Amino acid sequence: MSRYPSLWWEVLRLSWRTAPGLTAGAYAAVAVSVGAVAAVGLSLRATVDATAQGAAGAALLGAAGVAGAYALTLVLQDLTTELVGTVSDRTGRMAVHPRVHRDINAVQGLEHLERGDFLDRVSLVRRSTGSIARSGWNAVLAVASVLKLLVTVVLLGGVDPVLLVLIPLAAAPVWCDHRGQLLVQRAEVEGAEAHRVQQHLFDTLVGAAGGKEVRVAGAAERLLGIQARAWREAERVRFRARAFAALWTLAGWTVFVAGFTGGIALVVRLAAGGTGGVGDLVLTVMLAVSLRQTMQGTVATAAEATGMRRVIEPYLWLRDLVRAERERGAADEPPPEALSRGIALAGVSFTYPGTGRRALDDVSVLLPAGSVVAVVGEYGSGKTTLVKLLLSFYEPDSGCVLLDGRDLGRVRTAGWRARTSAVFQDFGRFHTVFRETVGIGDLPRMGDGEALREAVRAADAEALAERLPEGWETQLGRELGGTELSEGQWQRTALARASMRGDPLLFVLDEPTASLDAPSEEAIFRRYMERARAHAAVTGAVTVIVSHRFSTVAGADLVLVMDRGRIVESGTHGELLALDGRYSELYGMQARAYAPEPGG
Ligand SMILES: Nc1ncnc2c1ncn2[C@@H]1O[C@H](COP(=O)(O)OP(=O)(O)OP(=O)(O)O)[C@@H](O)[C@H]1O
Repeated sequence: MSRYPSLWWEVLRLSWRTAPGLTAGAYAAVAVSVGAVAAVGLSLRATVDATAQGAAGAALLGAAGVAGAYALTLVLQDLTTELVGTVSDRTGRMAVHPRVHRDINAVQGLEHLERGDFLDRVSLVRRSTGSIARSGWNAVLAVASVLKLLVTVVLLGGVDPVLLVLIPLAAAPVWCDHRGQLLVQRAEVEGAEAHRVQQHLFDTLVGAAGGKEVRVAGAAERLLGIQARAWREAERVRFRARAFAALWTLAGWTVFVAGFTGGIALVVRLAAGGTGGVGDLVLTVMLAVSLRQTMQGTVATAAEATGMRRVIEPYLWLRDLVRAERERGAADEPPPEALSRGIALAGVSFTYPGTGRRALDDVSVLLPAGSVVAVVGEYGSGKTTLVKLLLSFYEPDSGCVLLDGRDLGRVRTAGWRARTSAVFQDFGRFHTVFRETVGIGDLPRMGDGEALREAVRAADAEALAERLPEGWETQLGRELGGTELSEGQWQRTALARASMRGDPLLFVLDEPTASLDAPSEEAIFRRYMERARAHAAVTGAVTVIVSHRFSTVAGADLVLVMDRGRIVESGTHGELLALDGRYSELYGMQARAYAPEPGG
């Protein structure tokens, strides 16, 4: 709970920075509304007493005071709601939202993006940045409510101290409401996964990629059915929690109303017995009504604050995780300038979170400096996982990756990444202008025309750039009103992007040509082999090529054959053929599959 005040303080500072005028207005409205409560009560008593004493002028002045102060409370109520709502919304969108995104991207690895519990919380927090910003304002409103209560207590105690018993009784609805909101909060977390499932199915159904297959397969009805079930489940959990919360609220208010009725009866008896003046009686009735209103406001604020915990808790959890990840990745050694021995894996094992099976199982191998290493193997054998560990996306569960004998875990991740280049089979499609979609592969050289041309040449994408309607300045992506590219063309942009860095120590090509035709693939591989040799001569760079096609990897210096997370064979193409093992068998199968038909 102690983390809450620091969060409130933080969002209030953000409010001030984002909208200083509105923030100052909201503070002023809250402050004046506290004073207005006392002003209404006191001027009412003065009016009644002046009337009883026949002082017409004073009574009139008092009445004007009552009217003015009361009007002020009404106006301020709406004004405060409006101002606080606007400030919170603006702060949420303009300050908290970008901060959440920055936090998510500050984590260098990928592991968190594959964790269900992380994604659940991220989706909840992203939708609720306004509530996070409002939590600070809620604290301000709660303080104002307490001050109003204090004013009421002082005035009530002045009439008869027995009336102070109304105060603890009025706390009952707050406590009961809190209990109910805890139930709602738990239900939200419980139902988050079902929500994510239905959102994913919705995206699949309406997305162009998944939508095509769904239509061909005629699976829309079935997926809609699954989506509806996921939705129903989430709503069932939520509804039940809300129903119980409503019962708690009802119980709390019943206690308060009973106490309130008793209090009023007591004051009426005192007045009938002649103990109090007429002004006191009126003041008491007015204060009782005001107490109820203030309490109601307090309950609403408290209920909202408790409700906000369902967002605040995941947000704080997220920030703790980001902080822990940052500390874990706080290695500060720079990467080597060049490699002389190479990159080694020493007894590396890795299991994806939430899975019971090792994706890499005790892998030890040296990728010699300056070499081109091909990684082959069947689907799911661990090839991509291996390169992801080389790129520091994950940390090994055991063993380590060594750069010239130095543990990669001690090297600053951002520094290492700056010396790597990679293109993945699930490459990114950046919907920006062509020049940028290539240039972001090496931000410092984004404006370097020669580097851009060289990268585009390496990816054999010159013809693509020429054919675009506005050449290098063409906006890509249909969603943004730009030119849509074919799968192979997008893949070429990814290849060009990965070719931007001039001095990588590690260059990863993970199935980089899966969407290209055979001649293009052949040409690109030849070019990247040359490029690998050029990098190798300067920095001792290691190039790792992951491929299913054996013909493309025959020119590699070292071929690693993977099977179920292990390297089962390694050597040159010739050595592996001579070994007559797994590689030779797979190579033979592919060669036969692509061999021309006899007589064809
Ligand atoms: N993000 C992930 N979360 C959980 N398990 C994963 C994840 N990525 C891969 N795996 C599992 O790890 C194993 C190795 O996967 P990996 O992607 O490394 O194989 P691969 O050899 O590259 O396959 P492919 O040739 O199909 O790309 C597989 O069993 C796969 O199911």
